[in-house]
Amino acid sequence: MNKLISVDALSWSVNKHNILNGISFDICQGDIIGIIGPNGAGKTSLLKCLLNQHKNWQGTIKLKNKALKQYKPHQLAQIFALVGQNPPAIFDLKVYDVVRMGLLPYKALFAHDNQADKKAITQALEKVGLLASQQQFFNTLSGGEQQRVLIAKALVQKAQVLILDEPTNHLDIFYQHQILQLVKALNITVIMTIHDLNLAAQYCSRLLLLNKGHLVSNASVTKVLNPELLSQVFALPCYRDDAQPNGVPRVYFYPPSDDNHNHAVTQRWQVTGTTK
Ligand SMILES: Nc1ncnc2c1ncn2[C@@H]1O[C@H](COP(=O)(O)OP(=O)(O)OP(=O)(O)O)[C@@H](O)[C@H]1O
Repeated sequence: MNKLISVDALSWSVNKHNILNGISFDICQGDIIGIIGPNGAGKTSLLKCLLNQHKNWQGTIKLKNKALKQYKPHQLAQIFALVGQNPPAIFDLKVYDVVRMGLLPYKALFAHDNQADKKAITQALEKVGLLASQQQFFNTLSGGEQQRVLIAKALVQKAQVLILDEPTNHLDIFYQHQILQLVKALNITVIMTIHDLNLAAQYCSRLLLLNKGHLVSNASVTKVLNPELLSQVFALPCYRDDAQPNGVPRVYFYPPSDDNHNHAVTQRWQVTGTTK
């Protein structure tokens, strides 16, 4: 498979506080990468470095064999599409107009749409099942529908890499699967942060496990969902069931006895400064 992104010894710190520490990994075209780990592990910070939104990171990030820092913002916008944690508050735009914003890396804001543009918008709306809602105001849609509109915008953007920060945030189980099925069916490279390890296992081709700013594991779902490793990282007893009908392992976490729990909470507090 073609190597699309190559990250070598990536570090990022704020006020001498190391947030990402010497992270290295490669992403190939077509990978669906799940970035997992506890709160504060550095998942979103890693995405922001990949998008070059943090400027002062150290190390090397190469995109298609060219240093990330050599890309101009509009060039990055033609490669990456970001669907953030919470859909933006867009009050006065209709669904069609939000999807149309995907054309902006290619044309001026008030330029007229040609037939090809209109077709691209219509096809993207069709793909996410929202063609009938194109004249509805974006802010009147449900959370799941808003996520689907933003994915349609990414399709119009002809993004080669779709970056999703907690795409299943606030969604019920039906929409969680619907969004991830949709993302998988796009057949493009996907990098997402995700807290639900079992959803990640179902939809990702590879997982990156972060803890305290370190890349603890970068491997297949079966290898990364190692109960001993997960117990250490999440400070909770973890069990794994491999006898699932879909063949994907499932992990479970259980509350420990009070003493262990207090110890684990203290450990997380000491390391991250938070128990969130
Ligand atoms: N701009 C910033 N300035 C200072 N500290 C920051 C900044 N961005 C992130 N951090 C800190 O870096 C650490 C990692 O944050 P990040 O948001 O990357 O974690 P995360 O793994 O995405 O967490 P969560 O699961 O809670 O979303 C946290 O301690 C956070 O407070």
